Amino acid sequence: MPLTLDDVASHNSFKSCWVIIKNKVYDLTEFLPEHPGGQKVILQYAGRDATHAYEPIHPPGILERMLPAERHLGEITEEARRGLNLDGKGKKMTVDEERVQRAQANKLPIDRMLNLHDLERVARQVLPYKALAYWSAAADDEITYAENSRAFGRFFFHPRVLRAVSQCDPATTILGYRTSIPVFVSGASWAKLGHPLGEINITRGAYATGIIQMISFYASLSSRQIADARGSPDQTLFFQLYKHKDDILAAQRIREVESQGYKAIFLTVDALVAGNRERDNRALFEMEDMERAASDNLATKSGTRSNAAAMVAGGGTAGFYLAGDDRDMTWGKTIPWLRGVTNLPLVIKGIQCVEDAVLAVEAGVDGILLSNHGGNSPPPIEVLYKLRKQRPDVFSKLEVYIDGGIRRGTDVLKALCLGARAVGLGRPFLYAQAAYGEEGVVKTVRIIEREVITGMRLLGAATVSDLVPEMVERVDWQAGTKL
Ligand code: HEM
Ligand SMILES: Cc1cc2nc3c(=O)[nH]c(=O)nc-3n(C[C@H](O)[C@H](O)[C@H](O)COP(=O)(O)O)c2cc1C
Repeated sequence: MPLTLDDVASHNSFKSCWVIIKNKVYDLTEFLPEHPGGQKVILQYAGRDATHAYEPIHPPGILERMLPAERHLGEITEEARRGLNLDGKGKKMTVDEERVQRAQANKLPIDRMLNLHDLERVARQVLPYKALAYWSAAADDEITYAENSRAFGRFFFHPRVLRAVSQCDPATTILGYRTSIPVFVSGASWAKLGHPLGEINITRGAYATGIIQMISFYASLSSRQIADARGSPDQTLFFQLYKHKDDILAAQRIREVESQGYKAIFLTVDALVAGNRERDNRALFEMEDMERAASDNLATKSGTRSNAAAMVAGGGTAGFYLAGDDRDMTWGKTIPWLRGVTNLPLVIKGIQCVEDAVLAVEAGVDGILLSNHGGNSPPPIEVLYKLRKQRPDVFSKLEVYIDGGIRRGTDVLKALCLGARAVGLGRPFLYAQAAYGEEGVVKTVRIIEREVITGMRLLGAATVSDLVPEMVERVDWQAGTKL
């Protein structure tokens, strides 16, 4: 017999915890301690609908696989469906959903997008409030986030002239795999928050333009679904790994992606705990405020703790998803262990100083990605510069990449002149697919490609191997500021 909302509502604690996901009711009481994301996050939805929290971050099929059949309690009534309104009929939209719908209807056509900032501007308009807060947030006062991009303004070119550049080829290889431009997608989680196809938009766009996609460990689609979306079995995908504290689980995951055709492991080492991302946390309160204002119910019920408060106390979106990670990884233990598990090339993602770059060489990895996770520590371009100055030998021993704040072809070229093999872009691909789906991803690559080729010609470089350190100078002042 179908269940009513009242039937579900009384099971609202750890003693008996039912939730509704896509009109079906599940008894999660015994599953709570086993949930990889922890109990707290589920308990916030105990006794009510969890579809919006569950859907974008769980690959399909896991309920069937992980929850015994007797815990699948059945459908909700027609009336309950109307009340929740997941099928859209007669549902009262939230203030934010109405705004998104208007923004989607009025967004500029894609051919008006001239640079990556234009694409980001559209994404900021069409994204749900919470998704934008999660994607755009950075640590504390977000100083390093802003500085990631600004830092490129301290590097100036010394172009060479009278060189033949009518044939200009920006193609290169990363770990031996061809890419049409020296740019790859840096894995960033939960693309479906911004578009129903999520990461698949990026996979298809990367195929159409010949670049390589690294997928996030916390992609909103399974690694199998993303692998299946490749344009051909030869399309190169890399896998970003958060190593689980349980070695057996971690090894299983690596072998799984290896068998799915992923060509390299990028081990992330700079996010053992979630940074303090206040923009993301504040968004939860702000959304509650918006709804209260719209419903003329401005008073918060005294004595009740809002859902937002519970979520923030749990560490916000990022806080939940790092719960199972190995916080005791070391050079001596983890890298040899990984080498024992897989023959895939190994790249360390999240190197933030010269000393660790040198340790990575000693550990014998295939590459390092200088990264501050999009905004937590010194700008990666500055780390790259120091590495070039202090330990130029490193560049001949492994491949060096950077990501963080790269938004222009000239940023790419500055990094390449200093010795980077290629650069990663994180947010720009999330934003582009949220704004225009696969087409947005293709547009992003085409814009960067045009800017890279223009820059190469003006620098006197016909191929990426013509880009050398002497073509870049670092100054102590910032472009656009008075001396
Ligand atoms: C109220 C419902 C739920 C919410 C709000 C929720 C939330 C979350 C969050 C925030 C994470 C990320 C944390 C992490 O992976 O460490 C997560 C992960 C996960 N959850 Fe849930 N969850 C819910 C229900 C479920 C259910 C019913 C299942 C399966 C029966 C499930 C299976 C998983 C799995 C397998 C992961 C790890 C995903 C991965 O490794 O990619 N969750 N969940
Ligand atoms: C919303 C968001 C989610 C991210 N998720 C992951 C992740 O799951 N794993 C990871 O290694 N890095 C993650 N990153 C970091 C990116 O891989 C990359 O280092 C960063 O986005 C580069 O900076 P950019 O966004 O300025 O290009 C994430 C970044 C953002 C903004």
